[in-house]
Formats: sequence, C-alpha cells, structure tokens
Amino acid sequence: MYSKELVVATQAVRKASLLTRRIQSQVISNRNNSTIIKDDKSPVTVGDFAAQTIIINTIKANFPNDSIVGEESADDLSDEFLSRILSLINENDEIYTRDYPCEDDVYPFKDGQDFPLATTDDVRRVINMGNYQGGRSGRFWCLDPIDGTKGFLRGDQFSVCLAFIVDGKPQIGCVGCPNLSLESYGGQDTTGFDKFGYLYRAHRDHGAFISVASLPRLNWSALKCNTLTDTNQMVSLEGVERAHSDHDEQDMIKSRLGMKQTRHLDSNVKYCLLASGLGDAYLRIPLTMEFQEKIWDHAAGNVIVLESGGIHTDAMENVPLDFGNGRTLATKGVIATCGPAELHTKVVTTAGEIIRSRKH
Ligand SMILES: Nc1ncnc2c1ncn2[C@@H]1O[C@H](COP(=O)(O)O)[C@@H](OP(=O)(O)O)[C@H]1O
Ligand SMILES: [Mg+2]
Ligand SMILES: [Mg+2]
Ligand SMILES: [Mg+2]
Repeated sequence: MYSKELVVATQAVRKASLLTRRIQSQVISNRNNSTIIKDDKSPVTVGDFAAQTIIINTIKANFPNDSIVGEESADDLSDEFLSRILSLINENDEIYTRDYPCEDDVYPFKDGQDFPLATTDDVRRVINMGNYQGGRSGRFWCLDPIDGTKGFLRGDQFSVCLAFIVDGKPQIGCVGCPNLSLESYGGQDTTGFDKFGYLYRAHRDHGAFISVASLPRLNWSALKCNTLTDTNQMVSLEGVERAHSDHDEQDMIKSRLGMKQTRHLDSNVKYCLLASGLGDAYLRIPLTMEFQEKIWDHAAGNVIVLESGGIHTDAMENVPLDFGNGRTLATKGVIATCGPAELHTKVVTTAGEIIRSRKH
C-alpha cells in the first residue's frame, strides 16, 4: 500500500483546492490579467499555475526523486505574472495554516524546505518540474492543476487532479472538487461542503472514498457506483464544451441505448459523480481522429472509477486506458460506466459503430 503517497497527494490537492476556490471569482472578474491563451488556443490562469506549483512543491518535498507529468509549463511567463502567482501562494499558505489545519497527517508532512518558494525563479523552476514525459516503467505523478479551466472561468465545475502511477498503472487518484454541490446533481450535501467542496480519493485495490474538504479531520465515506441491468437506466455524464467531445454523436448513442437523462459538467468531476452514483456513463466521443487525450485528464478519475466498481476504456475498442504511453493516450475517446461489463460493452460497441460510420 502506498500510504505515504496517499497522504501527500491528499494534502497537496487539498491545499490547491482551497486556493483555486478562493480565487475563482477574482480570476473571473479580472480575466484579462489573470488568463493566458496557450498555443493550442486553450486558456490557462494564475490559478492553474499556482495549483501546479503548490502540488509539485509538496510532492518534491516528500519524494525528491519522483518525476511529474504536469499539464502546465512556465516557459512563457513574465516575472510579473510569476510574482502574482507567488503572492497568491503565500496568501493561501497563511489562510490554509490558520483556518484549515489538518489532523489527517499521519506522516510528518514537509512543506518544501528543500524546494523553497521564495522567488519568482523558484516558482518557474517548480512549475517546470512537471515536464516529465511519462512512460511504462517506474514511478511518476500525473497532475492536472485545474481540470476544466473553461468551467473555472465560467464559474462552474472544475477539479484539481493528481494521480500516482507505477509501471504505467495508476495506483492513487485524488481529485479536489472545490465548487461541487452534490445537491445540484441529485445527491445530498454534507455540512462544510460550501467552503471548498469535496475531496475524492482512491487507492488501487483499497477502495474509493469521499470527504468534505474543509474538515479538520477528513471523514472518508466509501463510494460505490450504481448497479444497473439495462442501458436505459443510465444517466449520462458529458462535458459542457462542444469543442472537447462530439455532443451530436453522444446524443445518437443515448438515443440508441434508451438513455434519457444527461448531466453536462466540466472536468474530472464527471468521474467523481459516477463514483457517487449520480451518473452512470461518461461519454467522451472524439471530434477528430487526430486528437489524443492527455493522461492528466483521466488518470486520477481512472482509479476513482475502477475502485468504486466502474469500468474505464477508450470509446472504440473497449480496451483499458494505457497510462504508460507517454503524456497522451494512444486510443480514441474515453468511456467510463458503472458497468457491469455487458452494459459497458454495449455502450462502447454502439459508440464504435457510430464513430466508424462517419462521413468526414
Ligand atoms: N479537442 C479536444 N478534445 C478533447 N479534449 C480536449 C480538447 N481540447 C481540450 N481538451 C481537454 O478537455 C479538458 C476539459 O475536459 P471537459 O470538457 O470534460 O471539462 C481540458 O482540460 P483542462 O481544462 O485541464 O485544459 C483539455 O485538456
Ligand atoms: Mg488546459
Ligand atoms: Mg484537464
Ligand atoms: Mg488543466
């Protein structure tokens, strides 16, 4: 069991969840100065960079030899932008220590003395430690500091996602959902959720769990996704952004399988709702055959889905996702369901047929 990794992952994600939630509205109202458009036209914010810095710093302080596949790079950031990231981190550290001390640390939890965050150069260096290429052997971490940046900028759902991978297999998944209210998706909320949402975490072969993020002692409840007998009972989970998956083909799949209800929401929160039994089939049908999914968009959710009893594959071949392939998955699209295998196979077979019959 990777007990220390689990504690470090949880604390890193918890601290970054607090920061992202605290600054979400401030980033939205000051969008021009807080957001950069990357080469692939996608947005990234001071929040994404600050969260990446906090999490890599925490990992490195506790596991100095570990490598990290992180989404963001600091190469194009000005000193002024880096210094805003640094102030956000310092401000958050103060609030975190004062208001959210956590008794959950059974290990001495180091805060980065060996990797100080005192200057803008430190911040740049730490962000760029996320440049690992991944691969099939050895241990590494896989980080999406803000998944669903577009949701974050809309004031909607987003998540802080960290996985720990050994020999290409995710062993730990930890997802902070700072803006999540379960009640909005048909569930029930627990006291304190409104501070900075929920933490989900799973350890391979040891189950998937949820806790309110703000509790001084995290209170983990086991998760189990739904047990269904027909695809027509499935609630579908899909993204909000039409540029990230093929919503028309997702509609075709649902109509062929009798699925009537859809929940649209950004990021790995979809995997978390599946594990909570608040959705049953996450459909992510590729818009083009050229696009390769990034491992950080799915690695943390993978452990949470599998450990809550679900199934996670590509959208065409019905094969498990391969997180040892580098920074991207080799397969096309993604489908996660509550199972059982017979229903999952039906969903992927239908998706495959629809994708293969494309005219374009
Ligand atoms: N053309 C595309 N197809 C599929 N996913 C894409 C995409 N362009 C961007 N994405 C990914 O979609 C993720 C968000 O997924 P969703 O729409 O389910 O919230 C983004 O994560 P980030 O927000 O971390 O960049 C990004 O990696
Ligand atoms: Mg991004
Ligand atoms: Mg992402
Ligand atoms: Mg991201």
